[in-house]
Amino acid sequence: MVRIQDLHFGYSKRVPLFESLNLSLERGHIYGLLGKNGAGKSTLLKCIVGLAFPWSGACTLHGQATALRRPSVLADLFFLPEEVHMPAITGEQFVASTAPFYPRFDRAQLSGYLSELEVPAHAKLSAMSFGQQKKFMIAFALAANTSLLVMDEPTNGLDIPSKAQFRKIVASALGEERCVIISTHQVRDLDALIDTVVVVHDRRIVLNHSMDDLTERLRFGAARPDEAQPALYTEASARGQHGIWPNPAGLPSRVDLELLFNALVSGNTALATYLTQTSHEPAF
Ligand SMILES: Nc1ncnc2c1ncn2[C@@H]1O[C@H](COP(=O)(O)OP(=O)(O)OP(=O)(O)O)[C@@H](O)[C@H]1O
Repeated sequence: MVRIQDLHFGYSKRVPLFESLNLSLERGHIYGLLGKNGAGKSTLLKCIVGLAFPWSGACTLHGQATALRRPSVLADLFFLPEEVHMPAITGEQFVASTAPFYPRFDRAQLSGYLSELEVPAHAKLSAMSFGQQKKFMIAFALAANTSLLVMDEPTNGLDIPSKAQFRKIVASALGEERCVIISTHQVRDLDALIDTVVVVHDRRIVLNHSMDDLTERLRFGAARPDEAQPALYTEASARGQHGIWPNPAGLPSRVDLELLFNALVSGNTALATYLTQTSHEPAF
């Protein structure tokens, strides 16, 4: 559904941010995009939605380059940036002026999401707190019912109950036809929500794997007394040495996204090599 082909992009000609970056994202999935500060997560999202223009290569939605900004393509994608700047109008006025751009926008859904997230119904948007503004926009983004929904750090500024509500309503809003991409540093907020992990590092995508595949092929946790294979990555923690091991016996363990991320950006290549050599997922 979303294809990034041989993307080259940078803000300055001397400093490329992405070189020959390739990525395919399919409908029916919630992707978590992870990367260190400055790795280019927000920029990659902007390239995907047609707000940053590739030097070469292309980002397409349904086969159409988003950088061309055709109305039919823009009507089928919604981008929620990390910072929201709300106008001095009510939510109802915002809906009246903005919803017509989204043919499948559903007012009843919006009301439901707003009441679940406890957003005041009649206040001026500019007078709301940052967290309330963010929740209003999350509700609007979901109610737009676009095929592609891209959210940059959506849980920043949300209180603890709202983070749980966010996970619940995003999970309920995902259908077979929809692709959701969420960038985050708050991996614990989202590891129960995302089904595929994408990591951007050193100008390229270093991981694009489903959580199911990672669970099947890797074991996360402490070393076992009968561990037959060397660790792919280990880290000292308050509870002792923790790590990532090959999982040929298919032992159940929960994917530890922090450990996975640290392993991938540590410069240690054992994990990436193991995943590539044993991959039965399509190459990205
Ligand atoms: N408008 C811009 N003009 C010039 N450089 C920019 C611009 N926006 C971002 N950059 C630079 O591009 C690089 C990637 O920035 P980006 O915001 O995409 O990273 P990020 O992974 O989202 O970071 P963070 O996790 O800190 O939000 C950084 O070095 C940043 O300084």
